[in-house]
Amino acid sequence: MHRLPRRSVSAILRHGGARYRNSAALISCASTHCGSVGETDGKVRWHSVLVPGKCNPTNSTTQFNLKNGMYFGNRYESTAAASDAPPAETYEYQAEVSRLMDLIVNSLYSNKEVFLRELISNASDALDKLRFLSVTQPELLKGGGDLDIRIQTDKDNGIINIIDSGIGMTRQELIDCLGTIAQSGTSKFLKALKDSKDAGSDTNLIGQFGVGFYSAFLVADRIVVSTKSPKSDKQYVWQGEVNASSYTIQEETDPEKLIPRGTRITLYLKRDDKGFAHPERIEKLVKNYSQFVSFPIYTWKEKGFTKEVEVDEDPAESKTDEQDEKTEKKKKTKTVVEKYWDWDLTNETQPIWLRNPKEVNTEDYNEFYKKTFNEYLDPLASSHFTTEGEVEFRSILYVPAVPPMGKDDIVNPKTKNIRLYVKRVFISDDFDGELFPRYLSFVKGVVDSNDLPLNVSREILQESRIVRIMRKRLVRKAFDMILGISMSENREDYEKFWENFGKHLKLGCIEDRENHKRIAPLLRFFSSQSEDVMISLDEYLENMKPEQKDIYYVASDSVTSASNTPFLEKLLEKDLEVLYLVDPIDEVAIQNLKSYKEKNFIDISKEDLDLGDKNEEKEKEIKQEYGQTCDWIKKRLGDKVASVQISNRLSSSPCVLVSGKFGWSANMERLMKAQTVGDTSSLEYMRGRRVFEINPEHPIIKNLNAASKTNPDDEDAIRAIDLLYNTALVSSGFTPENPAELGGKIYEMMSLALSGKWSTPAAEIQQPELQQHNPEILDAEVQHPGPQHNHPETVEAEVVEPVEAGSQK
Ligand SMILES: Nc1ncnc2c1ncn2[C@@H]1O[C@H](COP(=O)(O)OP(=O)(O)OP(=O)(O)O)[C@@H](O)[C@H]1O
Repeated sequence: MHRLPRRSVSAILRHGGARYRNSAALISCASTHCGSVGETDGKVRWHSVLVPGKCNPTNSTTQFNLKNGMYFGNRYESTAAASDAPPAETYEYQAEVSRLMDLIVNSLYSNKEVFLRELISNASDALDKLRFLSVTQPELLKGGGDLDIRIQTDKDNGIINIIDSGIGMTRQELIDCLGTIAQSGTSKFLKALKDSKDAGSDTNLIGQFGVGFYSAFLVADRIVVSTKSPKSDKQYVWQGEVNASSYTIQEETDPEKLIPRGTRITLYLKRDDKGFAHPERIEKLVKNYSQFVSFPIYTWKEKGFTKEVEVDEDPAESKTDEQDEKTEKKKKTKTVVEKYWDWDLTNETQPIWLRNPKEVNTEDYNEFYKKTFNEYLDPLASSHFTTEGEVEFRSILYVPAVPPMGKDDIVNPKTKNIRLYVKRVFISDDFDGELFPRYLSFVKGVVDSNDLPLNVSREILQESRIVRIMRKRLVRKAFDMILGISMSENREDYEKFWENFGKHLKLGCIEDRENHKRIAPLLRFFSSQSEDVMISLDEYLENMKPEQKDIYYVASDSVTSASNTPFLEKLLEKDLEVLYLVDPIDEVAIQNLKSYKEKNFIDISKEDLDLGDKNEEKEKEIKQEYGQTCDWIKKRLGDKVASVQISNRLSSSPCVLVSGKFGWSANMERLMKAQTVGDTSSLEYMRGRRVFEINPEHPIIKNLNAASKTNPDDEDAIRAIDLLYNTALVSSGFTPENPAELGGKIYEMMSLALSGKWSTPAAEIQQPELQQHNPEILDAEVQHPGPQHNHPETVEAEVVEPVEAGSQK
């Protein structure tokens, strides 16, 4: 039996509004074939069933129902058959679309039900667009009825109608939107799909890359889209079939099928998927997937109400008049359930951000996040707040659990992560840093303002004082939310956050001076006392020595190289903690911060390091002893170094090359070199001065000191200075200017040492005392006391012999 749904007249008037005003056919249908109009529960209802054989789906009665999106039973009949209707035109899909449909149907079938979410989301977007345009063109809303989404099903025939009263599509838009896909979207989708090994995440890709509509082919073997845009006088019908390479478009000319505005999508379900056309299933899916769509979603549903009906009295049980009077009421009626079909509001239409935060639980927030932003993981944190006073707005912000897939560019402010509403009207999600600085562009959320004009344009956004205030508050709230994660008992949460978005915050140190105080406590670094777990600056401060004035750091390319740098030696000896800046952006970020809680950041690889242990008397003494040697070395090294000085930061290395106070560190120089293309001459200028620091306690330096006094022109001593300089370059993190020359010098020294070794019994050159200092260096001073200090061989042996000594063991 072909069953025409009965509907409530009040519902028609209430929900249908202008859309149903010309509903004469319905009334005629209902009154002629389908029953009568009755009054129950104070409501007027159609309450009888379709008369079999009379309500023919092809007669005018059902055409009315088509018009209202209530067509059941038969396949959509093209109006091309009508004599004066323009014929359907056939179009080929863009090659990518065919490929994509093939992929969707054949690979993304693990969770078919997402098709409904995608179509509802498109309907909601179409309504959003209409509502937005109607702010400046109110005539667009005329005669089109309420802004809502309606879903009807015919379970017997496996048909689903999704009807919206949104912006609709013109003929050209049908071709552009449902026959092609933006290149970038497709290629990104295909790439992501290829990369995605995890079958579970496949379905989520559908929504992320704008292929939503085609997901309907997961369940339908035929789709008909009938649509009317206010931009066009005509209504068009798009028809496509699964696995076909073409689709058709024709003009709708049958007056019975015309709609005032919007889109009706009819899915003819595949044989195995007809179960989706059960109203209960649709209701469940809407509740599950589209709970937070901000337009009402009605589903067409069978309902029931109870009523008392009279029952015929059994004459055998006749009673006395007195008895009759007492029990009259009970005997004459009974309760029956009257069934009828009606639209049922299936989703929660009050936007979640307008609700009282006390009444919304974490699950609701997470669900809203996942549905709104097409995410499949819960967010790391959320914040729901209202600001009052100068500017009023409501907002829910989220910190995602993962960075966006396939987006490596951390500084791209165009993320569509913030959805701006004005008085509940969706305005835009296309911002360029107006609401959030680009370093916080990973934060997602909705913002609903009552103070902005509905027709707010980009120019207004950029210049508005209200927006500036909103931005300030949003940024502050975002930081509170991140701080909340950092204070969570579960340290892993923040570690996850830091791994994903730490770079963004460091960028904030560079770009947002105003918020340094908020960003700094959120930073994390490895340190000389915590090489496996990152620490905060507050943890560093807690660990500072009482006499320590500054926060020490060294920049390098890895924890291993940082922990082996000679700059650390004295600090480790003194048990002073040093932060390791191992991310390329770290050093610039810290330099921008300058200080934290009144403690300055000090780069331990730069000149004038003050460890708070100055002994002027001793320094004077050492300067006197080594002053001449410093001058001698400077003379040899010439412009390569700005000066040669006595070091206070070394204990086991003989020397180190430190950067000038205002110049680049070795790490920065390396990074800048890597980024410079072509002429590098400006780098020479930018890198600033370097200071060669010597360790007066070290045997090599002691020997050189002796050489400088007795035989400053000695060739081998001079060669030793060159070699020291080059090895200091390497150990201090710089790149030697001529690596081949350095290699040559080392080989030369090795061969000299080896020849020395064969002439000296190995046992004699073992010097345990020196090995304590630096097991790799043997002090020739002890082996060859007295004048041999000055002998070039002494110097050579000091540098090279350790190799041999080690191998002798
Ligand atoms: N109900 C509708 N009303 C008006 N236009 C629609 C409707 N459904 C789809 N469209 C148009 O078709 C386009 C393609 O839709 P599709 O779902 O494939 O991708 P999308 O909506 O752009 O991306 P995403 O699914 O990721 O949101 C939409 O952008 C929209 O312009």
